[in-house]
Amino acid sequence: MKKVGLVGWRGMVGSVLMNRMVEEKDFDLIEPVFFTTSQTGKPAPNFGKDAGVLQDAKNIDELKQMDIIISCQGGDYTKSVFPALRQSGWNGYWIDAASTLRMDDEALIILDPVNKNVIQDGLTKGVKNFVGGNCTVSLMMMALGGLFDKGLIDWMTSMTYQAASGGGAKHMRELISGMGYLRDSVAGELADPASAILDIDRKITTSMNSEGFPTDNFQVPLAGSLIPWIDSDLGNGQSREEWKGGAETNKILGNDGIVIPVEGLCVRIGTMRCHSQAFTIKLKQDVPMDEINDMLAKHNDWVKVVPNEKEATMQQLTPAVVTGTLDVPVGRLRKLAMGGEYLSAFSVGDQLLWGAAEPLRRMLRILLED
Ligand SMILES: NC(=O)C1=CN([C@@H]2O[C@H](COP(=O)(O)OP(=O)(O)OC[C@H]3O[C@@H](n4cnc5c(N)ncnc54)[C@H](OP(=O)(O)O)[C@@H]3O)[C@@H](O)[C@H]2O)C=CC1
Ligand SMILES: N[C@@H](CC(=O)OP(=O)(O)O)C(=O)O
Repeated sequence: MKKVGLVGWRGMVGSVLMNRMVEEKDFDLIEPVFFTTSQTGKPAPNFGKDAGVLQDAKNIDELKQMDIIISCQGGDYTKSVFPALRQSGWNGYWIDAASTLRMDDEALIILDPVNKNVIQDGLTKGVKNFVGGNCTVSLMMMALGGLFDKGLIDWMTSMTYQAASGGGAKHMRELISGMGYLRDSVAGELADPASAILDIDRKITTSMNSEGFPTDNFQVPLAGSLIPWIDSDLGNGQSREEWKGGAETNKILGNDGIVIPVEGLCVRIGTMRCHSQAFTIKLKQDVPMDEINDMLAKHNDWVKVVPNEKEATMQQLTPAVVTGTLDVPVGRLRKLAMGGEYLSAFSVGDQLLWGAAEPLRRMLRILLED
């Protein structure tokens, strides 16, 4: 049985990964070794298998014993440990949720329902480093895989509506605290049906911009507002999150450089853990809608084509219904007024599942089956 080191297992992404590994009985197939940066020597968690005590995640000699390491610990950890581990001569498989190594020539971005061929080719060539993609990119490709697969996309834009979870657990707490703060500031008026809505609105705006409103993590209010910038400023008008759209999509497909331009605007909104995206897609040719629906629906087991009708859209294409599931619904599909080659689409997906944990778990299974 392969020795699999698990780093970051108790964080938010790591916990989602552990849940999925239990659901899919992955622990039956491995000898798990749990690592920590803060609790060395304490009892390891038991996910149906005794794993002794927690090991020091900074100890290269301990890490070197592993056949495979999965890290959900974050980019700083990868930066500090991964180079030293490889320099020590370790030749095992490294599977990582952090973005640090994504564009590295010696790493592949993993999303096997979309790029199993690139992964298999990489394994044959001896690639050992496998990194999960950015959440919006992975969810976009799960939704539109059928069009990528058929080589139909000339270029596309993705306008995102990204959940608080993308920032981490503290950001999710801050969103809820902000919601509560706003509600509490007008509790009296809400209880009185005769109160004037513009008075409520004025009080809400004052509360949102007051000193007491929680903004430690997002820096500015999110509840009742939105933030049209995610990740760092690249200095050319583009955010790093937006840059990932083009760079990662093409790398996932195994393209050399930006063969398919993917552009857009990334926006943080007040949802918990589902990212949504509105797409404008320029097709290479005018393909009939029924063929497009068919290609999308048949691409993978998780994408669900939602009819472009009001009731179906409201029932099936929202974070409220998708959260906590592996489903990736795609809807609002129609040709735009610009012409038959211009397609609109809208998709929703859980950014902690397909956006983070699930591609790592599936990569582990590919390695175990190899
Ligand atoms: N959040 C997201 O949407 C995505 C995140 N990622 C990547 O995954 C990395 C980890 O993200 P995320 O899971 O959100 O990070 P978390 O902050 O939830 O967890 C990271 C680590 O913090 C330590 N920790 C300290 N206190 C606690 C506590 N009270 N509960 C749980 N863990 C605690 C744990 O390490 P220890 O046990 O060693 O103390 C844990 O492994 C990110 O840095 C990013 O690189 C990738 C895709 C999406
Ligand atoms: N940046 C994403 C979350 C994330 O962790 O992305 P990446 O894995 O590319 O750093 C968001 O804020 O929604």
